[in-house]
Amino acid sequence: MKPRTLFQKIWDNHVVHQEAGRQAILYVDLHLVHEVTSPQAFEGLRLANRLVRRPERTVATADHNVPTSDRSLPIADPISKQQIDTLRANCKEFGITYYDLNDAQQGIVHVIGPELGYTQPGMIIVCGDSHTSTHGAFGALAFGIGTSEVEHVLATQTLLQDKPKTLELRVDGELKPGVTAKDLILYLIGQITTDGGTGYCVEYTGEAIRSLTMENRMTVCNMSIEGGARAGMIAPDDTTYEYLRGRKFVPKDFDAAVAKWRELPTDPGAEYDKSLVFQAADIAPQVTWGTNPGLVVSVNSHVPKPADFSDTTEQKTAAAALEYMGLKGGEAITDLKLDRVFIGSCTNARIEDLRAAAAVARGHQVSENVNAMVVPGSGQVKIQAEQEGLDKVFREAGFDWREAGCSMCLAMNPDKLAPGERCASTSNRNFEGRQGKGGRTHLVSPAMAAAAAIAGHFVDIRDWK
Ligand SMILES: CC(C)[C@H](C(=O)O)[C@@H](O)C(=O)O
Ligand code: SF4
Repeated sequence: MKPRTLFQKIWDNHVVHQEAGRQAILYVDLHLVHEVTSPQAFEGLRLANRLVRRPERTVATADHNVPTSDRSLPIADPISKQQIDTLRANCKEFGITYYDLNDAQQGIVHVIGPELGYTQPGMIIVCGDSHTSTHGAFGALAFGIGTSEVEHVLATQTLLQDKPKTLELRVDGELKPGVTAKDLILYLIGQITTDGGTGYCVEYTGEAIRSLTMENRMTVCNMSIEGGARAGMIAPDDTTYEYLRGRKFVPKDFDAAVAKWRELPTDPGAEYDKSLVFQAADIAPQVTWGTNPGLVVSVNSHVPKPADFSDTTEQKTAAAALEYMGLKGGEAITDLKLDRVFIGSCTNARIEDLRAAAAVARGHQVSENVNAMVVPGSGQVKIQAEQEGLDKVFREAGFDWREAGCSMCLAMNPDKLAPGERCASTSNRNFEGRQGKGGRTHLVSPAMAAAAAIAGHFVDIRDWK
C-alpha cells in the first residue's frame, strides 16, 4: 500500500460515502457541544422531529458564558443564564451527558475532553468551536464546525467535508530554556502568517514537537486555527498513551486500543502537499504587539513600525493595529506597561500551565498597577492546583483565583477589559475587542504572563530570578 500520512489514514477510516467531485460524508466519533453554538441546532432537531443519532458520542458542557466568581450566586446576565439553562434542558431532552456549572468536571470543552479521556487518537472530533483543533494533539482529526453543521452531526453523526490538503510544519532541535510551546506556536504563526495554513490540515513534526508533553502539544494544536489551518495534529506516541492511560472514558481494553493507535503515525515516505522546516533554536519567548496572532515578535525586540514592512497592505494592517493598541512602533517590548494579566483559556489553563506560572509568581507580589487573574481550564485542574498549593501561591502573590471557564479569553461573561486597558494574556486571540471593547491584548506564555504581572511590564523570562 502507498505510504500515507496520519491525516490520510484518519480520513480513509471515516469516509462513509464519497461521490466524485462532491464533499465526502465522514463519520464523527466524538461531538463536543457548548452553550453558544448549540441552541439553534437543537431547535432544528425539534422542528424536524428528529433525535440525536448517537447521544453516547455527544458530550456537552457550559464554558463561554459561565461566571468565574462565586458559583452559588444566580447568573446575573440574562442572556448567559438563558444559554446555560437552554443547554441543560436540551441535554436532558435529548439524553446527552452534560457537565453543569457545579459539576467538578465542568470546564472549557477543549480542556475537559482530553482530561476525561473522551479525546482519543484516530478519532474525528468536531465541536461548534474553532479551537477544536486542540484535540489534534492526540493524533485525532479535530476541527470546528458551524451551527448548521452541529445540527447535522446531532441528527446523523456524520458531516460533509471537503478534503483539506496537508501541510507539515517540522520543528527541528530542542527549545531553549524559557521557551515554551506557546512561544513555538506564536513563532510559527508569525512565520507562516494567519492565513499560511488556509486550506490545509497541519501535522506538526520534528524533535521539538516530539519532546513536548501532551499539555504542551495541546497548546500548539489549539492555535492551528490562528494560522488559518482547518486542523492541526501531532502523531500519537508513548507520551500520548501514557497521558491517556487510566482516564475515565478511554477504551476498557486499553492495550488493544494502543496497539491500533500505533498504526496511525505517518508512514515513512508519505508525502505532504507542502512541508516547511523551522529550527527550535531560533525561537525566543514571544509577545504579540498587534491585533492578530501573527503580529508577533521576540520579547527582547521592539514593536515594529509600519515602514518596517515591505508590502503596502502589511503597512496598512500594521498602522491600524498600532493605532488600536495605543502604540507608536519602536517601543521596546519590555517597556510596555500592563493594566491586566489573564492566565487562562483552552490554550494555557491546564495544570502544567498553572505550575509554570506559579513557579514564576512564588514569593513575589503582583505590581500595584496590575489586576491579575488565574482561571483554571476545568474544575479538575482547579482541584489539582489546590491540592498542589498553587492557589495559595497565586493568592499570596496577589492574583485572583477563579472558577473554571473561558473567562477573559473572550468577553462573553463578566470578565472583561475596560476600554484602553492593556493585558498580557495566555489565550489565543488578540483581535480588536476580543477581551472587551477597546481592550488591548498581548498574547504570551503562562510564565511570561506571570512575570509581567509582577513587574508591571513585559520581562524576558530568561532573565527572571
Ligand atoms: C464562541 C465560539 C463559537 C468561538 C469559537 O468558535 O472559537 C470562541 O470559542 C472563540 O474562541 O472565539
Ligand atoms: S477559552 Fe477562549 S478560545 Fe477557548 S473555547 Fe473558550 S473562548 Fe474559545
